[in-house]
Order: sequence, then structure tokens, then C-alpha cells
Amino acid sequence: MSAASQSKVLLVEDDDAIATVMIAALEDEGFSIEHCGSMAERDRWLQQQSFDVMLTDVMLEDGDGLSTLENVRSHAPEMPVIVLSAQNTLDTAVRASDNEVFEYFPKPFDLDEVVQAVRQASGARKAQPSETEHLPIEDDGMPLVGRSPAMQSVYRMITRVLRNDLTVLVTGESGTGKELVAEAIHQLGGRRSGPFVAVNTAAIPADLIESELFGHEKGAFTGAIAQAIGKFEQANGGTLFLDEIGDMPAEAQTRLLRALQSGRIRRVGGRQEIGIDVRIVAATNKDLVPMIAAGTFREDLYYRLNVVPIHLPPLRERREDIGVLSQHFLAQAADDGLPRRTLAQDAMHALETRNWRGNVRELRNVIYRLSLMARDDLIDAGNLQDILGNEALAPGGNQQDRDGGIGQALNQWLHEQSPAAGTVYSQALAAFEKPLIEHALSETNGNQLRAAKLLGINRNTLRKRIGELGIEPDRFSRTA
Ligand SMILES: Nc1ncnc2c1ncn2[C@@H]1O[C@H](COP(=O)(O)OP(=O)(O)OP(=O)(O)O)[C@@H](O)[C@H]1O
Repeated sequence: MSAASQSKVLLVEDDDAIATVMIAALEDEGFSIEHCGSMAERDRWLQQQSFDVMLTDVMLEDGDGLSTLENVRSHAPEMPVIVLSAQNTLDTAVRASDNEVFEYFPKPFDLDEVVQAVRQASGARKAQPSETEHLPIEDDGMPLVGRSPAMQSVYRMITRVLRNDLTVLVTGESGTGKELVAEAIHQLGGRRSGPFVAVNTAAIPADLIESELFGHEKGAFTGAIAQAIGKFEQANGGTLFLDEIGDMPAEAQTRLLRALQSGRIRRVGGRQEIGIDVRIVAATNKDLVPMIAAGTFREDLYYRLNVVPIHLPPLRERREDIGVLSQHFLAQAADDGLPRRTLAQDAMHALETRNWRGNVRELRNVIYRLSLMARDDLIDAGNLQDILGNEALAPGGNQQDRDGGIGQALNQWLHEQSPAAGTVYSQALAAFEKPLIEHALSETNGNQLRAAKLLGINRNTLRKRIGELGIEPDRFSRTA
């Protein structure tokens, strides 16, 4: 008899195909399942019986299942709730987090992961609501747009840090939305009534950076004609967003590390230590790991900052978001007083296949330019070319760029091998496979199930290769 055999699960799902698959998978694990498709039936079940776990879809036959979780709580305050949702927006992820659900899975989900969550939930007591705080969700839309799987992972990570003050490191190319993520964490989290202070460490001259961050006393250096409060003190009670952290000079890195370790700062030229209460969100478009190896970024600072990593992939790797982002920016441009435009299908197709080196920022600029300059309200591919030039319709070449990069690295590696070795083929595969698996583990915080999913391989295969290649998966579980 399996450990799960005593556990009863209520499945609230109006899609019969999904329900059938879920029931089969959970019954295989020894759970006993009751299934219904509406909130009314759900509430009836909960009145009659107690369940160990409830799995629920959001959009049900008779309405929005998330908005009525109060009813569920009144019947079964301790029962963990797992949400499955096809509404893959930041709003749904945040509402799920607001309702303190045990786990939230955007559809399509990995059945194994859901079953694993049910197993964990059935063994876990529901966490006591820390503060009975209810985060207000603004109705006029979330700041971040996009429903690609990559953005859903971002939303899930955001919701995980809303109820704590863990330090977050946001990585991604320029223009991918790192600052917007920092703002979302601030606005949706418990510090929203405090200040949000952003500082771009790359834009400040090296000799002024400490004074900018920590402030200075009058006369601390030439030009310090009055006392000044630094960004840390300005952000007290709120969030400090440290942008372009990879460009911070060495001396400032050391001072920043000290401040983060002690929770105290000292103004330049000052004697007194001042306690600070800030949540740090740092961001960089640089790969900090090689910088650590090169000695240009402090390793201890990296681990201080990289408590919760959130990675924003470039727009060319989530092209499915381009449509919804374009619509979002067309509406935003109209709100900003520009004419309201529509994109014809051929224009949209051209945008979807374009090489967006400047990422979402570039897309936003292009949409604003189109809104301003188009002659007609409907913009087609021809108008697009007239306004943006030939480059507008040049499809993205990044896959090729990347392939070229891998090819070059491989060539260099092959030249370095001894021709007599006779094992070049297996060595080359291992040389390629190890960093690939390590990358997947690092992206998923050491979660082998997710890493296998990311790589598109079976998790047993992954586990086997981890052993064979001598990878230490624990090295990648950095989230506190
Ligand atoms: N997912 C998104 N939904 C809506 N707007 C977005 C999204 N991502 C980025 N943007 C918009 O794109 C622009 C660039 O975003 P942001 O400044 O956050 O990027 P960044 O990664 O911090 O860039 P940099 O590294 O250059 O500082 C902003 O106007 C932002 O509002």
C-alpha cells in the first residue's frame, strides 16, 4: 500500500480530458479521488467530506474558482490547494499566491510535477497565513505582459518572493524587462507602501558611486558642500534596485557586500553606522560567473545577491510574446496621446520573425514609431517597410549567430585535442553535454525534474548523465 493511499483528493476540473488524465495518474499513486467540474459541486463536496488536498482549475463552468477560495477556506481551512490554470498571466500567478495556494501550475503542466506536488501537499500541513494580509491587485492590468512558458516561470518566481525580503538577482540582455520585474516585486509585495529607488551603477562615475549609494557628510571630499543621503537611506522601508551590478567598481563591491552582510551603512566621511531596512533587487546583463573567474566580480557578493535568481530570456527566444506585447504597446501609445493603430497580419508576422537585438525595449520603440508615423490606422507590412526601412523585414539571424558561435567554440576545442586520442567523438559530446546540463540545472536552481523538462529529456536519463559526467547537482540549489 502506498503512502498516498490514505489521502483523499478533490479534483475540480471542467475539462474532461485533463480530468481523466489527472485521475489516472493520481489513482496510480494510490490517492482516492472525487471529481467535479463546478464551484457549486465543489462546495457541496467540501460540506460533506474532508479532503487532504484540492486540485482546482481557475475558469470553471460557473465562474472563477480562484475568487471563491474563501468558501473553500471556510469549509477546510487547513487543506492545501493546488491551482492549475490556463490563464497564464502574472495576474493569475499573483492571485494564486495571494490566496496562499500550495502550488500553482500554468497549463500545459507536467503531470509528474503535479503528482509530486499533490504528494508533498498531502503530507504537509498548510502553512499558517503569516500575516492575514491581502495584497491589493490593481485591476488595470499587470506591468509585465507575455504568456510564453519563459514568462510564466518569471511570474512564478516573482510570486515566490512577494511575502519575503529575499534578495533577487535578475539577469537578462538589455531591454528584456529586468527593471519592470524589480518594480513588480516592489509593487505587488509587502513593501509597496515604501519607496522604490533605482540606481544604475554603470551610469555613475567610479569615484562617486559610494557617495551615491551610502551618502556623504559635509566636507567628506572636495565638492561635498553639504550632507547628502545615499540611495540606501532613500530606499529605507522599501526596495533598492541596483541595476547593471556587473559594472560596479571593485571598491564599491566591497562596501556593498559589507552593507548587505551587516544591514548597516556608513556615509562617506561619516563615523556613525546607520541601520537600513531595504529589500535588494539587483540586475545585470552580464554573465557574472566568468567575471568571478576573471577576478572582476566578487564571488561572495555574487552569492549574497543571487539568493533568488530570475532570468529573462531574450525576446527572440519567446517570439510567441511578440503579438501580445505589440498589442500592449499599441494601446500604451494610444494612452500616451498617439493615434490608435492596428497591425495587419503580414505586419505582425514581420515583427514576429524580426531579429530583436534590443529586445522588448526595441519592440516598444518600433511600435511607438509606427503609431506616430503611419498614414493609415491599419499598418501592413508595406507601411512597416516604408517607416522602418528594409531592416524592418529582415528575419532574425540569431539562431545562425548562435550556431556560428557554438561551431567556432567546437572548432577551437577540436584543435586543442590530441589527434592520437581516438576518443574525440565521446569527448566532444561530453564537453558539450556537461555545460549544457549544468546550465539547465543552474536555470532551474538544481531542480532535476525541471531541468530534464527544459532539456526535453527523461529525468532518469538526466540523473544518469549527472552521475556519469561527475556533476554535483547540489551546487546549483542556491535558493534559500
Ligand atoms: N514583459 C513586458 N511587458 C511589458 N513591457 C515590457 C516587458 N518587458 C519589458 N518591457 C518594456 O520594455 C522596456 C525595457 O524594459 P526594462 O527597462 O525593464 O529592461 P531592462 O532589462 O531593465 O533593460 P536594461 O538592461 O537596458 O536596463 C520598458 O519600457 C518596459 O516597460
